[in-house]
Amino acid sequence: MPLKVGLVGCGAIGAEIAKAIDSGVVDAELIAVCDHNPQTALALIESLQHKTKKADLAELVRLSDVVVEAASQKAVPAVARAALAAGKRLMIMSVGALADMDLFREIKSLAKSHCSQVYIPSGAISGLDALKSARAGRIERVTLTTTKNPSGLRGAPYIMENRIDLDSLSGPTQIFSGSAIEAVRAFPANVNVAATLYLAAGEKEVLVKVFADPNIRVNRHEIEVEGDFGRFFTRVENVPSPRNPKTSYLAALSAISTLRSIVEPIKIGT
Ligand SMILES: NC(=O)C1=CN([C@@H]2O[C@H](COP(=O)(O)OP(=O)(O)OC[C@H]3O[C@@H](n4cnc5c(N)ncnc54)[C@H](O)[C@@H]3O)[C@@H](O)[C@H]2O)C=CC1
Ligand SMILES: O=C([O-])CC(=O)C(=O)O
Repeated sequence: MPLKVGLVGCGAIGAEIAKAIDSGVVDAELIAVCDHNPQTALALIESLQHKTKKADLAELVRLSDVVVEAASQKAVPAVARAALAAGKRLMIMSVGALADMDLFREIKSLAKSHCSQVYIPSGAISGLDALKSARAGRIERVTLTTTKNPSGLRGAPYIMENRIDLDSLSGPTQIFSGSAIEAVRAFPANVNVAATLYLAAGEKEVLVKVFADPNIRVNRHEIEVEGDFGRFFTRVENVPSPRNPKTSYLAALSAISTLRSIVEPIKIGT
């Protein structure tokens, strides 16, 4: 029996996951989809060879083995509670929601008490393998420096609240510096990866810097970690999703890869 996947959120990431299942890249069945916007869900279903159904959250959870959240930080509490209380496995893309430590602990406890599991893909960054290994020893410092084109940052709460004029920039400009928790609130659709780093490092504070650069065409994430193991530095220059410039294509690929790892008998890497 193939793994039954229910998809919440049919945007840039959701559509790539659906396409990967539809084309057999992931050996699973897309059992149902839902989206705030019914037209978005219907358009996705229409684009697939193997038709699936549009469902509400309750029905989607009932039909699924794994519920994939690819919607928004705001969607996470309801999706996580519904999926885990029903004993279903859960993948979370809007990881920034888990910077709310009360919610994180609730999700962890629900997963444990219902013998379920929560998957948090690497998303748009590299280096989580080494960070997880480093965590077995002492980690001294974690820094994330994210640079995006203004088109990928527009509309973020931090930009609006501070009335930052992105159009006036002529070169790379630091527009934010703060903790992971502050960063995911300030840029909920840009630096979910900060929360992923924070959790992978064992709730170790992450210094997050966000740059806007009108001349950059990639979403760049640079990570520096120092600890007992030594030091590592990674840089990913991500192709932005054509559908959503805030989101990197690699984030969708990481969700697809995580789904594959659930069904593959051999697991590679930490
Ligand atoms: N972990 C990571 O590395 C990354 C995480 N993300 C996050 O993943 C999520 C999905 O990203 P994208 O596909 O690029 O976003 P998107 O904006 O292209 O698509 C999201 C879709 O979810 C729908 N939606 C929003 N709230 C919903 C709800 N409560 N219930 C049902 N549907 C809902 C929207 O109508 C939209 O169609 C976002 O929260 C984004 O910030 C994005 C990139 C990287
Ligand atoms: O896709 C990216 O470059 C990262 C991103 O938006 C996020 O972590 O929210």
